[in-house]
Amino acid sequence: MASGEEEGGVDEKETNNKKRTKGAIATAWLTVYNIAMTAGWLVLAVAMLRYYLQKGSHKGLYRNIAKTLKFFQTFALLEVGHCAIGIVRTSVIVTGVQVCSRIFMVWFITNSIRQVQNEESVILFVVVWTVTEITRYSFYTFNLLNHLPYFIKWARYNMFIVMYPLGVVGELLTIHAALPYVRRSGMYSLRLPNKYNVSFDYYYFLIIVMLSYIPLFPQLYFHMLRQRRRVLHGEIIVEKDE
Ligand SMILES: CCCCCCCCCCCCC/C=C/C(=O)SCCNC(=O)CCNC(=O)[C@H](O)C(C)(C)COP(=O)(O)OP(=O)(O)OC[C@H]1O[C@@H](n2cnc3c(N)ncnc32)[C@H](O)[C@@H]1OP(=O)(O)O
Repeated sequence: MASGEEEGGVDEKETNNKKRTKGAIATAWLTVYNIAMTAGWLVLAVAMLRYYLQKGSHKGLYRNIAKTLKFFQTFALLEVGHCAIGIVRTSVIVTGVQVCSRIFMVWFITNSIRQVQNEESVILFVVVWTVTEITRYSFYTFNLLNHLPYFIKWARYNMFIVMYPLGVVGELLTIHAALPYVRRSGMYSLRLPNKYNVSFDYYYFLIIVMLSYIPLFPQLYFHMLRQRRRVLHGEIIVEKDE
């Protein structure tokens, strides 16, 4: 099949120039974004390590890092936008599920239910997220700069095999630990009768969220396994949802 450049029309040259300009702006933005995110998660890693070395306990660690975690995890919403406008070749759905589930954990579980903040499971998922994101964002940064060390590429496409299930275990145990407090307090729930004539029970909603990991997590995990085969072993993969 002949490429656009081989045909060499004036219109096509202009289109290619436009693509290059858009590409340069997008690349510059993504580089800045990825550097900022790598730095943010590195700050979190250092803060967690310092806290643990000073106090010798994980109690109070979450409160200590909560603001930074909320800021950088919420900022990751931009990634859904990156996919939607097409500056990264990733599925909006896959990225959306990943980012929204994290934001949900941060804002609607650990931030809202203080009683779970000292659970070991919170530390588990926060540490797993931190290690994963430092690797992921440095991978994107070095890749964009065309200077990608093999060990970062290797780490990006191998660590998730263990990290993903560990993160999910941490998240599910945390939601499970939150259930009694949610039931007792009736938080975020709407009981009948009320003027809207609608009822909502956050307790049962959380159970549905936990159950939704069963169909959704394997899809994210298999997506990453496909990415791994494509990047590390050069396999050509056709994604269904893109
Ligand atoms: C209302 C509440 C709803 C709750 C619902 C609950 C259900 C939840 C179920 C599942 C829950 C999961 C919980 C998650 C826990 C954890 O995170 S645990 C920690 C371990 N986690 C991971 O390992 C995360 C792995 N996931 C990811 O990496 C991504 O988030 C991803 C979207 C799932 C997959 O990434 P993807 O982008 O598709 O793959 P890549 O190979 O990295 O990239 C593809 C191409 O896109 C380019 N790209 C992507 N982003 C960028 C960027 N920021 N900058 C530059 N480039 C980027 C990348 O370079 C690739 O480009 P090409 O090589 O040209 O293809």
